[in-house]
Amino acid sequence: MAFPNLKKVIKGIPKAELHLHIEGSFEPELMFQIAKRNNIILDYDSIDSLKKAYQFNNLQEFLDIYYTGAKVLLYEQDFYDLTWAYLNKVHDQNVVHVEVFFDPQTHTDRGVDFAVVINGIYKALEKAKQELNISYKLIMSYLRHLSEEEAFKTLESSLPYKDWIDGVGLDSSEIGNPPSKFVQVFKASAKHGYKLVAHAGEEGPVDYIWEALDLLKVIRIDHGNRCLDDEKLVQRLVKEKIPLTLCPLSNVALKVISKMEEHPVAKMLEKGIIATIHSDDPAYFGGYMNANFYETAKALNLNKRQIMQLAINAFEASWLSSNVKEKHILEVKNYFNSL
Ligand SMILES: Nc1ncnc2[nH]cnc12
Ligand SMILES: [Zn+2]
Repeated sequence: MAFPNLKKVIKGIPKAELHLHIEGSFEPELMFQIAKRNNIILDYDSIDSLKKAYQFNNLQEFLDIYYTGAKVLLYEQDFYDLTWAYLNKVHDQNVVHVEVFFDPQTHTDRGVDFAVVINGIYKALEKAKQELNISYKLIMSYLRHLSEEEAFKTLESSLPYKDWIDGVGLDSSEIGNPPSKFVQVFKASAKHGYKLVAHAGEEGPVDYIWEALDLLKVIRIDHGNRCLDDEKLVQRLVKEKIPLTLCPLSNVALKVISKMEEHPVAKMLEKGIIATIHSDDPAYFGGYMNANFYETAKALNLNKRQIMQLAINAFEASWLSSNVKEKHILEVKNYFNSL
């Protein structure tokens, strides 16, 4: 173990979560509860049998289950309950800032209005800001297995709500759906004032990370695990201060790496990359922020300095204003000094 009381130390760190799909925080218990009230029969007859199905060999196997689970979400109250449950959970883990992805097309393709989705999510985020003192940003993600034309329709639907949305992202099945497929819609999204991020180099090759930077002009890469394959890319990430939002438990669950001991985050820190740790789809991958920090720190034998750096990097990489960032970074440093 890196040092004593590791779990307790991690719990006390003020944290920022920058890579979280709200649909991926859908716990089986809540899924069954919402399915029941919406008169939907799930493919699994119990919470346990559903949980047993959470064994994945790759990203696509996970996505198939994730999209099926999301089908029970029909009404504003459902999206509100989903978001509120997540925010309460992370509040208990001392997460003070969240930047949350939502996938409108997962719902609009089933006939659920964009307004229903965003109203439910937004109301829960606002309540958490008031009552739990959690600040937030909202990121609308385009599904890359669908066409750019469909992403354009989603962009159009988002415009009445653009004051609630801070950025756009790109997620879903990576291999075969390169960033280059979405150049025009990212350009248009930027014109509307949205910040840009994209999943790249999770399962896909290092070229996709280059494309996300050069063609989509993203300011942050989600995952980016593969960047260490390319020293020139590493230098670019360091020089341009492009953060990577890593998700270690997700990487193990989806077999992006074969075991946690092989996670690249320590090497990335050593190289000066702004690497950060997050939970991706915690209801499916076995843990939220604390578990991601703990399992990573334990497997890689991270020391206090490295763990502190990860916590600082997340605020550094966030979209908070610089004075608020500084305030949180100071809180992290004071916390570690007090240990
Ligand atoms: N880990 C992940 N990669 C790509 N798309 C996703 N959508 C939800 N989780 C995802
Ligand atoms: Zn993700």
